[in-house]
Amino acid sequence: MMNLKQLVLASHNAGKLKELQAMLGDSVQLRSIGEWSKVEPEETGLSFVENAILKARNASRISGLPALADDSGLAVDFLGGAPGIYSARYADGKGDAANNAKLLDALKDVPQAERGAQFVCVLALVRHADDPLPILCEGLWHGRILTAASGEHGFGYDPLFWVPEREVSSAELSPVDKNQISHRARAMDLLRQRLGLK
Ligand SMILES: O=c1nc[nH]c2c1ncn2[C@H]1C[C@H](O)[C@@H](COP(=O)(O)OP(=O)(O)OP(=O)(O)O)O1
Ligand SMILES: [Mg+2]
Repeated sequence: MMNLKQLVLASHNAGKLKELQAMLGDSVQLRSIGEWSKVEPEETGLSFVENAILKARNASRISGLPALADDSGLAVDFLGGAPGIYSARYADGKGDAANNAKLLDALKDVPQAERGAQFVCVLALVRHADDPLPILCEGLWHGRILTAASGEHGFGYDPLFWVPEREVSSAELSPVDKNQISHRARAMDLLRQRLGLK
């Protein structure tokens, strides 16, 4: 088994780091790849899995350590699964607020019943840069796209994501609550099982 006390998170997203570290607890310290490099690899894959592996390999190559990557996004039913793997780039790299505005606009006048969506998270763990057998775990979270932003917690599309089981937006959930039920929480649950951490 690899030394998990030194695990690099192949992400430049501070929201992911916070959530994943909280889920892992004190036994594993996640260090952001940002400590080594500010350059983000181009996400050229056609799937969450490919992009997660690509990011994990890149971070492991740069750091020389085992690396965990999270590739995630929002798949909206009415948009045929878009923005999906392109969620972070939906508004051409202008950031979360622009992404959310573009999504609201794309769903303008779309009725409640047709606003279904799911958050997707794929976690990839490589022991070294050329690892031939990355560990892959996925999680989905079903909800609906709101007609206006609500809530201050979380990041990304959280203010637009209605969580039916709690009747709030995911940005209205406390971090502790989001980390128990989110797509990322489900994927991390599987990863912890695979690693024998639970
Ligand atoms: O829990 C979430 N709550 C709200 N929004 C979320 C969540 N999880 C993913 N998302 C959105 C953010 C971003 O628009 C895209 C991920 O894109 P993705 O490329 O995986 O991450 P990123 O570029 O932000 O950081 P990095 O690639 O360095 O890990 O999906
Ligand atoms: Mg990205």
